Amino acid sequence: MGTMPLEFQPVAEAIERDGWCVCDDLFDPALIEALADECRELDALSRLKPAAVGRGGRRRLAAAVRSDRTHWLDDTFSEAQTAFLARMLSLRDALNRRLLLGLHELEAHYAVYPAGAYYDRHRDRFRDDDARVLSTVLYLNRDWSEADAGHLRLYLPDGTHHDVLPQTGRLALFLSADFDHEVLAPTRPRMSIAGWFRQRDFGVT
Ligand SMILES: O=C(O)CCC(=O)C(=O)O
Ligand SMILES: [Fe+2]
Repeated sequence: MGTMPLEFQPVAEAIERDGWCVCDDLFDPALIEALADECRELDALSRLKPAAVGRGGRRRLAAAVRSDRTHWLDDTFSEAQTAFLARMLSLRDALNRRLLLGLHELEAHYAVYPAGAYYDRHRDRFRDDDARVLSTVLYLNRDWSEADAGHLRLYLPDGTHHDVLPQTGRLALFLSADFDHEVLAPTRPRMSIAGWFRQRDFGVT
């Protein structure tokens, strides 16, 4: 057992205890700014596309369910994306050391929710694919206030919910199989990187 970087310890504890966690200050503010700039630039170049739901044969455009625009981090990684991924992978390693989640790959996309956009209540693990283990959302919105809305609403097992303000640098984490959640409509464009740590694909036969 190696030692865990101190800043990841409370994250691992919260996920072990509650299955979810919201943390600020895990990312360098300069990196958050660079990611926000890149997201804005890609969106200006129309590189973000109306989001889909489901996968494989079930994958379909879903304007009735969600109305965000997304861009997958899956081609050449920019400097900012590389730094983001490196940080996420050290978080992964720390979580794997403490929790038996078997986190392996990260799939991630930029998302922009224009004013009034939303994502209905849903769960992130697909019906036909249990690869997604831990959902992650990093918010990129400077000076976001309650009046800007656009909360992530996380439905808790005790029947209550917890609303997360998508404030810059904040990271929300929750077990993909266990938590219903939704995105409430913001009053101005809301930017994030949504990601999913997947377990190793053993090849279903
Ligand atoms: O942006 C958020 O707060 C959550 C997004 C989400 O639920 C998703 O992309 O599956
Ligand atoms: Fe989700």
